[in-house]
Amino acid sequence: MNRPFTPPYPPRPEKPVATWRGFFGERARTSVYGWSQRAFEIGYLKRNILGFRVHILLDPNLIQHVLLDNAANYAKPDIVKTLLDPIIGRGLLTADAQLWREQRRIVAASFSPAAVEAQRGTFVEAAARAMEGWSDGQLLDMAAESTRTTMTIIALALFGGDPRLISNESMAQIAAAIEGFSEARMLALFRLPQIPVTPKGRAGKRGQIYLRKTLAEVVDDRWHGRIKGDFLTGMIDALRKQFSEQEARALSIDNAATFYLAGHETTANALSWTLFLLAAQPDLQEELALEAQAALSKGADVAERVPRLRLFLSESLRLYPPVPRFDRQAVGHDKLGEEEVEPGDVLSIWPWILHRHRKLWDDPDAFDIERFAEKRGRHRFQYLPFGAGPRTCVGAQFATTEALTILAHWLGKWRFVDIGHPAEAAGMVTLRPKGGLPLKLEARR
Ligand code: HEM
Repeated sequence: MNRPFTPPYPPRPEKPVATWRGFFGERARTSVYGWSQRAFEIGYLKRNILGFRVHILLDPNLIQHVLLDNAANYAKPDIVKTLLDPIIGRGLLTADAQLWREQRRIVAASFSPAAVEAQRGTFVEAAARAMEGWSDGQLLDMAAESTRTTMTIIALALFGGDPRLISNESMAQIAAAIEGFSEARMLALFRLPQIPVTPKGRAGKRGQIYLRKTLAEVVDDRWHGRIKGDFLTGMIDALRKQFSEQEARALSIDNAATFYLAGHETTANALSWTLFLLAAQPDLQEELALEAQAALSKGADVAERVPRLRLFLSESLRLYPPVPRFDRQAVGHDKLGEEEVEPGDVLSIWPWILHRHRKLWDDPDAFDIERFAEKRGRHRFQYLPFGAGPRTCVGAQFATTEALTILAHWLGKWRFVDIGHPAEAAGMVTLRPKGGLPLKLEARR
């Protein structure tokens, strides 16, 4: 039998890594660096970070308690709101309690299975548009291709194909805004005003301002009836019925930004990591290309006809969860096993660690396409690429169908060849391949 492929991962020192090291080097720029081996073996860790008491939950039962059983006691943390406020304000991702419930109710129908079904044509169109520019033997940054494609899809599916949201300028500004997060996080941790000092931080701020301005224009065109009939106009109408005009306009821009960003960056990263893993395992790639070709010859619902590719995607989301961590903050007192939780404490959930935990998975760092073939023996809260509980990702099914459709179309026509570029994880909020993902393309005949 062939040895399983184990992609390289950040170094894991034997001893716990001191908290202060989180402020320097790679650990300050990429959230998945600086974890000791121990973190992948125990169920719970407590840290005190500049006065923030952080409970790191690595046991699925504790996670279930926070995300589901006592979810009402756990809100989105203030520090996350401070970080994200300049971009997505109080939209669905960052709102809590009643404001969250009302917004979730408004968007729910747009992400129902039937609504996702209705978007299949959009997924196919965007996948095909990308391939129009490719040529045999070309070296291409597939991370950028993935981003352009998912950006096109979100613009077509939710914003009537608005060209302002599919431009290279938007792509560059979003990349800058995301790059600026590590500095913004430091400022928030030290409780300093969000005034960036480094060139990266300043470029990030400019990116945020550009995005907000563009999305305000996109909203205003719909607000004044100049553009009709897309997801955003539906959302604006629903918000206007529920809130004052001023509040409704602010929430419209917040949600336009939320869905534009949450709706494409994560899926782009999922595609990138999956393409990296396909290029690294050429035999498996050939098998999945045959499956894709057979599915494509049978009709439109290609995502339902690629079961092996679906397993591959699940395993890819395990090894490289595009959202490697997410957090909550306790509203009231609670108990987690033996541990007391006080109001204001932060509860940190790490798909990155959980998905590679020694106690939960066999050979956790190795890629194994068969791992998800059987559900038996897995805790519902040990695999969380889309979160879980009431705040689970509203776009999970959209993203899965989208990713499978794109991958099947691309794989059916092209072979993705590894050129030896090391795929290192980067990113503070989402997990991207550092420096992009250059691969060689070969046309399949
Ligand atoms: C592979 C792609 C995706 C991944 C890995 C992902 C991951 C996640 C995760 C982990 C959460 C929960 C965060 C938490 O509990 O704090 C979340 C929430 C959310 N996601 Fe996604 N997401 C993806 C695609 C999408 C898409 C395509 C959309 C929209 C079109 C979307 C919109 C949202 C929104 C609005 C929320 C907040 C939901 C709420 O709080 O009610 N996501 N996502």
